[in-house]
Amino acid sequence: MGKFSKRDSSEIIQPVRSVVPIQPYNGFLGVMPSYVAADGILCTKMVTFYQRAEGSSLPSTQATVLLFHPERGHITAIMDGEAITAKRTAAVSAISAKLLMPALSEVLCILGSGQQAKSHYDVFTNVFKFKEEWGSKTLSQPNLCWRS
Ligand SMILES: NC(=O)C1=CN([C@@H]2O[C@H](COP(=O)(O)OP(=O)(O)OC[C@H]3O[C@@H](n4cnc5c(N)ncnc54)[C@H](O)[C@@H]3O)[C@@H](O)[C@H]2O)C=CC1
Ligand SMILES: O=C(O)C1=NCCCC1
Repeated sequence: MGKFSKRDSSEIIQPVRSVVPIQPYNGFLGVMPSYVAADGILCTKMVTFYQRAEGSSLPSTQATVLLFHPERGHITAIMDGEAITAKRTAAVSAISAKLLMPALSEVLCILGSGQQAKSHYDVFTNVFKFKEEWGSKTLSQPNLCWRS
């Protein structure tokens, strides 16, 4: 995250995500490798994401992050990519909002009620102060009003 906006290929090697369509099931497999030599970080995220039928109980996104030993090449950690994806995506949104949203923004409105809706609610209410918070009633959060 600290290197997110550096875009310096001498410092971080992070090719564009490769995506394999899984057409019969409306899904995709994404592979997201990166190498930060200075920090000794060699890793890849592997993520599947699907367009689910309405009412499906299956998750739309499932992910694993593998960490490698950069010199020897073996795996040193297998991490929960869903937890990382939830936090990473919401954190990136908050950085964008910090830079782009009007200074006097008073209302937070969350569309959706899945994992990302929850993590965005958590990060946005942690980083910013809002007078009103709106979202789906299925996204149960302490201060949230809802609209059906
Ligand atoms: N750009 C990025 O880095 C990321 C993007 N995403 C995207 O964000 C979106 C949400 O992801 P998550 O919160 O992890 O998913 P999730 O599976 O936790 O939640 C998805 C929600 O959408 C609802 N839903 C699914 N299909 C529906 C349909 N046909 N009609 C009405 N509701 C439907 C589900 O009931 C669920 O509440 C997805 O589109 C995902 O691809 C997610 C993670 C990272
Ligand atoms: O980049 C990611 O991470 C994801 N992108 C699309 C949806 C699933 C996760």
